[in-house]
Amino acid sequence: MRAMIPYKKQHAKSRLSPALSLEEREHFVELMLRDVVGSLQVAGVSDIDVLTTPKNGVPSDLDVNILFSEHELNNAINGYLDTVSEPVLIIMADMPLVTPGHIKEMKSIEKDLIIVPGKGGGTNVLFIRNPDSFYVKYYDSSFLNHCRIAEEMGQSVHVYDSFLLSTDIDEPHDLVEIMLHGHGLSKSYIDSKFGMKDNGKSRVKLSLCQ
Ligand SMILES: Nc1nc2c(ncn2[C@@H]2O[C@H](COP(=O)(O)OP(=O)(O)OP(=O)(O)O)[C@@H](O)[C@H]2O)c(=O)[nH]1
Ligand SMILES: C[C@H](OP(=O)(O)O)C(=O)O
Repeated sequence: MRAMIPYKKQHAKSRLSPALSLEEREHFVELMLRDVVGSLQVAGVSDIDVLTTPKNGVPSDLDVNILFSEHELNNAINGYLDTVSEPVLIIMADMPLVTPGHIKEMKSIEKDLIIVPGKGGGTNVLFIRNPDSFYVKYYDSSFLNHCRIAEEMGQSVHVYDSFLLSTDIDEPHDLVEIMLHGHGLSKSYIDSKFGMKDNGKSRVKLSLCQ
């Protein structure tokens, strides 16, 4: 199997702008990418493709194949799938809570397609055993899109139910989950910027470190 990570750094993560400046967000997405690549490598995945554009500056010390496409996300990924003939795990770069154990467990599930839903209808990971019999349709309720496409294409599906993997880092409150459950570079960075505010009976909230 191989893995593919779509990656945008320039102007990334606009939804985090209430918490992080543009410069901070662009630095942070690189740290999240490094954590995702690290977990894949520890799980034994050595063929890792990062699908991006030349301006996004994938760090040259990462042991990955850098592929370029100027198309928007869905067209870029579907173009990529046309070139792949082995099982491929598509994992988003904003998934720093992924562990090597998750990757190994997904690999062991004997279905044509493994879908990890993201909160609010997104798709955080797709493990596609037959890339010539599937295409992607991200955004909106992409989880439902991917279930429907699998049915259309006659692919068996396993929905991988995981709190950590359903937590992609989109909005400021997601940063608390990194502080609670994260590891690696993303956690060190977020811990250096924020604290956790106890909120009485409700859950912990992000607070700015002074
Ligand atoms: N190759 C490629 N990857 C993309 C593109 N847009 C987003 N990505 C990647 O797709 C995944 C999901 O991205 P989003 O959560 O939509 O990230 P974003 O566009 O930076 O975030 P917002 O600005 O907050 O919507 C992440 O791995 C991004 O790095 C794109 O145009 N091309
Ligand atoms: C790409 C998109 O990511 P989100 O905007 O939900 O993080 C999706 O999962 O369909």
